[in-house]
Amino acid sequence: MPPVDVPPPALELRGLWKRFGTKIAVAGVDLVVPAGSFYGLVGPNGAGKTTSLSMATGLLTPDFGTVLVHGRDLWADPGAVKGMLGVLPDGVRLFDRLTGAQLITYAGLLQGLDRDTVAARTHDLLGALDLRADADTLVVDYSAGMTKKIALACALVHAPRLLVLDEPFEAVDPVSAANIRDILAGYVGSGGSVIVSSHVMDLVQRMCDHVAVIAAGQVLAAGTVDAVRGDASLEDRFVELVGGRVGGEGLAWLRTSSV
Ligand SMILES: Nc1ncnc2c1ncn2[C@@H]1O[C@H](COP(=O)(O)OP(=O)(O)OP(=O)(O)O)[C@@H](O)[C@H]1O
Repeated sequence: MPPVDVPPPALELRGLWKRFGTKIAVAGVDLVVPAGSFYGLVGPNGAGKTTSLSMATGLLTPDFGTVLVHGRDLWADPGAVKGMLGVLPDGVRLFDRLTGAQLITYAGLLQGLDRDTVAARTHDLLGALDLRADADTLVVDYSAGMTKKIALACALVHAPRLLVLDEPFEAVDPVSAANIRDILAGYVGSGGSVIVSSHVMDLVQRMCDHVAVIAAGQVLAAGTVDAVRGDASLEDRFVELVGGRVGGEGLAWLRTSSV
C-alpha cells in the first residue's frame, strides 16, 4: 500500500526555552496541536503560557527550540509563516488612536487583503462581535472587553489557518463570550485550528477537544481533554496536577473582627 499522507500538526513546539535574567520562564516545552483541533492551554499564574504563545507566534525569540506551523519553521522564515497565523496577544498595545473599524481595516490591509474584501469583512466582524454601534469610536475609549473583541476581530480578518488566542474571554461579557465560542466552533468545524489559553477550566472542558496543563515552564499533561481529566473534572485534575491550594492560611487577622 502507498504511504498515506498525514498532514502536519497545525502547531508543533519542540524544546522551547526562554529565560529572563535569572528567571527560567519556559523550560523545554514540547506541544503538538493537531490540525483541526480546538486546543486549550491552562496553567497557574506565571506558568509560562504567554511566554510560550509569544514564542509560538513570532513575538518573542526563543533561547532554544523550534516552532513549526503546519510543518513550516516559523523562526526560519517568519514573514512567510506569520500569514497563516491569527494572533490575539496578551497585553500588547493596539493602535488605539484608530477607531474600531479603522483598526480592523488596518489589520486586513496589512495582511494583503484588497480594500473591498477588507470592507466587507470589517462589517461582518463588527456585527458578529456586537461592536457595530461603536465602529467609529476610538479604541482608546473602548472598555476592556470591547478592546479584547476588537483585537480578536483583527486576528480573524485574514481567515488564518491557525488562531493563537491568549485569554480571549478575559473581561468579555457572557453573551459576547457565547458568540465568540460559536465563531470559534464554526471556524474549527470548517477546518481551522485554535489554541487558546484560559483560566476558566469549565470553559476549556466544554469548548476544547485537547488540553495541555503547563506549570513552572513545563508541560505536566497533554492530550485529549477526556484523556487528561480521566474520571475527574478538568478543574479537579488541574488542582491535582498543579497543587498550590493554601486555603487562606496565614490570614487569620482577616477574620478577626475588631468591632
Ligand atoms: N519580559 C519579562 N521579563 C521578566 N520576566 C518575565 C517577562 N515575561 C514573563 N516573565 C516571567 O516569566 C514567567 C512566566 O510568565 P508568563 O507571562 O508566561 O506566565 P503566564 O502563564 O502567561 O501567567 P498568567 O496566567 O498570570 O498570565 C513569570 O514568572 C513572569 O514573571
